[in-house]
Amino acid sequence: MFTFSANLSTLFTEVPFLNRFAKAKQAGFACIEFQFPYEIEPELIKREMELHQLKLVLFNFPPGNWQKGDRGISICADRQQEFRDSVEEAIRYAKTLNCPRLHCMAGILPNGWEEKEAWQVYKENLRFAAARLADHQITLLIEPINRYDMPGYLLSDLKHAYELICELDMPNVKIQYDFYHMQRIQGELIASYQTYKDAIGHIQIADNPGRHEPGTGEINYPNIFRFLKEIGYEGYIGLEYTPKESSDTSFKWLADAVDLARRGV
Ligand SMILES: O=C(O)C(=O)[C@H](O)CO
Ligand SMILES: [Mg+2]
Repeated sequence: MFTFSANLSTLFTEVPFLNRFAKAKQAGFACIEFQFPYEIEPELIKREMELHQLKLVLFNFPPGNWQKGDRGISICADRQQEFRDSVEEAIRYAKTLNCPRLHCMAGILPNGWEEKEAWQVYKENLRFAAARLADHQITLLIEPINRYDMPGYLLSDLKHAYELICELDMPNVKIQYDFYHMQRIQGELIASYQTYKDAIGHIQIADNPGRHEPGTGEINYPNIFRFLKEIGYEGYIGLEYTPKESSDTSFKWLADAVDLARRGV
């Protein structure tokens, strides 16, 4: 049976980051994930995790300068040392926080840059990162992201992600399958999940439009949870959504989902 993890970068944003751990615990979660923890020293995060007995399942590499428009730097030929330093920084956090998965964002292809060269650099950087993460038994994740939200993002195709993983041929590189992005990129959610399921290492969810909680949009999540239960998915499902009204009122769908999965219908 799968486990839901609360994404503390998108949930409980009513309170400061370090206060979100208590909120997640109160809402009944045992597992959490977040995007970028780097403004806070890992020891402070660890203290909150221990205090509330929370397990961390995922976070991201540093993405470069987000305010200036970076959405990952792993495709940038002129920033390879910065990328390597970012891998070490992510490992420092992951070791302190005992986190087994890290997501490496690709990046936005700058105007005028050769796409072919960017893929080459991306591949080289992923190879480096996967080897470093393997030293610590950490899985490296890559996630296709839709170009409506992130115009120019290099990795926006599931098949490309899969081909890249096959080419790298390193057992600790997997796909982060975000149902929200996959809906916006191509649809065919269940069929494409089924096709690539052996290469998938983490799931995230949100509904479309709006990227709010399941039940607010067009994605049939009860059906998806039923499917994941049927195929025996035993990993995590990250709730990477922005609550439509408030975090506390955004979990109504969750009781039904858990009940559905338990009943096995
Ligand atoms: O945007 C997403 O879906 C992600 O999972 C990344 O972590 C980027 O924030
Ligand atoms: Mg995601």
